[in-house]
Amino acid sequence: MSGGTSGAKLLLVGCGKMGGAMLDGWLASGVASHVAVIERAGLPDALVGNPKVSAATGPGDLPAGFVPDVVVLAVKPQVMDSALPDYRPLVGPGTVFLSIAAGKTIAYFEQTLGEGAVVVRSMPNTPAAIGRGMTVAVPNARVTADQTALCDALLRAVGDVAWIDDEALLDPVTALSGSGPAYVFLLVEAMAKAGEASGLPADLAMRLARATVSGAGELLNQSPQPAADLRKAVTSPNGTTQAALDVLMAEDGLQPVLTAAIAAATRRSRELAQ
Ligand SMILES: NC(=O)C1=CN([C@@H]2O[C@H](COP(=O)(O)OP(=O)(O)OC[C@H]3O[C@@H](n4cnc5c(N)ncnc54)[C@H](O)[C@@H]3O)[C@@H](O)[C@H]2O)C=CC1
Ligand SMILES: O=C(O)[C@@H]1CCC=N1
Repeated sequence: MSGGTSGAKLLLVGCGKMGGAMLDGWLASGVASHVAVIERAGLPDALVGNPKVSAATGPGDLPAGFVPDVVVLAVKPQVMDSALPDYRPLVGPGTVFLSIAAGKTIAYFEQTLGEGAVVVRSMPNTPAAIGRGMTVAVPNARVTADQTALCDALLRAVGDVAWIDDEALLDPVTALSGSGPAYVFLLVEAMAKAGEASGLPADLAMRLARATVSGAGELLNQSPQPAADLRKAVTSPNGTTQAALDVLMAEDGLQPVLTAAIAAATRRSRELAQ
C-alpha cells in the first residue's frame, strides 16, 4: 500500500448510486489521496475539476505511474462478467479488488482475475450516502493486515463495518442489510396508505409516516435499549398500540411476511452467483 490508511490511491469502477456515495465519503474523510474513476456515463458533474479525482475510460487509461492500492468494483453484477477481465493487468499483491456487487463470489473474482488476485467481497447499503451505511466484508486468503485496515477505513468512511470469515453469510446479509433500506421505505409508503384509509389527508399521512419512521430510526440509533424495549415503551396496556400490535404480531402478521421476503432475497443473491 502506497499511502497508509490515509492517502490511498483508489480506482473506482462504476460511479452510480453506491459507488458515487462511497466516493463522496472517501473525499470527505480524506482516506484517499487520489481516486481515478471509470464510469460508462462519464464523471458526475459535481466531481469535474476536483483535484483528487480523475476520469479514465478504462484500466489502460490511468494517470501515468498510477498503481491503485484498491480497485473498488461498483458495477451491477450483470455488467461484471464483461467488464472484469479488462482489469487482469492490475492484479498483484499490492492491489486489493474490493467488490460491492451482490452475489459475485470470491471464487468468481479469483477465477476471472487469476489466482493471485487479492479480493475483498463486501455488501454495503444506501444509507452510506449520509455516512450511516452498514457494510459486511469478507477477505480472501491473500489480503494482508494492512490491506484489511485500508479497506476497513474506506468502508468506515461511509458507516459501520463488520468483518466475517464465512462468505456464505453474505447472501442473507445482502437480503437483510443490503436490500433492507427498501423494506423500510416501503413501510413508510404502506403506513401512509393505511393512514389515508383511516381518514387522514394524503399529504399529512405521508408527512407523519416519514417523520415517524425516521424519528424512530434515530431513537433506535441513539438509545442503548433493545428494539423490543423501545417497542414496549410505546405500548400502554390495552391501549391503541396494543390493538395494532395484536394484528402485526399475530401468527399471520409481519414476521412471516418479512421472513419470506428475506428468504426470497437470500435465494436471489445465491442465484446471482450461478
Ligand atoms: N443500490 C443498492 O442499494 C446497493 C447496490 N449494491 C451493489 O452495488 C453495485 C452498483 O449498484 P448501484 O450503484 O445501485 O447501480 P448503478 O446503476 O447506480 O451504478 C452502476 C454504475 O456503473 C456504470 N457502469 C456500467 N457499466 C460500466 C463499465 N463497464 N465500467 C464502468 N462503469 C460502468 C453505470 O453507468 C452506473 O453508473 C451492484 O453490483 C449492486 O449489487 C450493493 C449494496 C447496495
Ligand atoms: O437489489 C440489489 O440487487 C442490490 C443489492 C442490495 C441492494 N441492492
